[in-house]
Amino acid sequence: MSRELNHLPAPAKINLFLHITGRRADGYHELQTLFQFLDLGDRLSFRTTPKDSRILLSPELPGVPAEQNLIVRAARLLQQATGTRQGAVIQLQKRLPMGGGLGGGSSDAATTLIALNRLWDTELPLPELAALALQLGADVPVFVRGFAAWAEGVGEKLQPASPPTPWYLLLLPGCEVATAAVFGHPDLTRNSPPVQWQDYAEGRCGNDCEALVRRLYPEIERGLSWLKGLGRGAMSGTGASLFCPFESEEEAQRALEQRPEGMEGFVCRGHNRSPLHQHLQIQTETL
Ligand SMILES: C[C@](O)(CO)[C@H](O)COP(=O)(O)OP(=O)(O)OC[C@H]1O[C@@H](n2ccc(N)nc2=O)[C@H](O)[C@@H]1O
Ligand SMILES: Nc1ncnc2c1ncn2[C@@H]1O[C@H](COP(=O)(O)OP(=O)(O)OP(=O)(O)O)[C@@H](O)[C@H]1O
Repeated sequence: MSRELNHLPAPAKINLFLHITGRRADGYHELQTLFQFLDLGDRLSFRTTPKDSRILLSPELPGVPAEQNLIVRAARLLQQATGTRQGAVIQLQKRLPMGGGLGGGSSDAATTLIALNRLWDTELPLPELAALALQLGADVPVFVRGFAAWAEGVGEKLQPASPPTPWYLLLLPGCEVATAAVFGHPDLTRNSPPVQWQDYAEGRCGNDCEALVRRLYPEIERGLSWLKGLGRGAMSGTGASLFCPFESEEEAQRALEQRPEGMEGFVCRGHNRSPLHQHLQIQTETL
């Protein structure tokens, strides 16, 4: 019999700081970062097809053929790993900008792994799902585990963390920044000394991609200098999305109304437990 899960959240993440501490032999970078979720994201609906193993996704994303979409790749990976012959019809409501440093594609993939693992009764435990997730991208495991985390390695070594959960103004300067291009740039800072939680708590951590991305993208420079005039404005991931914490929703809302011309913005709240895990009442590690 066909089973369904509808309107599941695929939340955004932000990197509260991002340091690059080295480069591995395979070209990937060793990071230290602090991930937090936002109550803003895509939505996904799933219906299983017990007698048809195809994975059908609609609508397709412009410029991303279905077989390259992380949702379809996540579903196929779970089929391969478990040997299930079931398929699924998946609907995507895309809200997060692509290439926005908010991990939208990664979060879609994680929601797919969690939803289909439940609907197909394949019952892989979360740590095993997180190991599969890493094959899809460095940011996917944190969305599977579902807790705000201090991350190391390429982002897969996760320690639960409880940073403050302020309101944020999220500012989107409107340009897409290719993660691979930033990580491949010769001028990127790649040798930050390792830091501890205390360094973050005392304000000594930033985003190592920031100087380079501000230089390459004038719109990001414009948005970030405006945000830094308001408070602790920062950049998420390799760019494209900017954020600034506020003590109240009203303050964030006032800032939103005065945002630089031509830029989109949202007021949202930081969460240390993923809205997906809250919605499905999935037990995450105790904080
Ligand atoms: C910058 C972050 O968003 C921080 O959360 C992530 O580390 C990026 O994670 P992601 O988008 O899932 O990245 P992936 O899809 O795995 O990698 C995209 C490209 O970025 C580069 N890359 C990514 C992650 C990493 N730790 N080192 C890298 O050098 C690689 O060239 C890779 O081909
Ligand atoms: N379901 C999906 N949603 C968005 N992008 C996808 C998806 N599947 C594949 N992609 C590809 O992944 C690229 C990066 O998209 P994504 O929205 O995850 O970027 P991001 O927010 O910068 O992620 P990160 O912060 O993890 O680097 C897109 O440009 C697109 O080509």
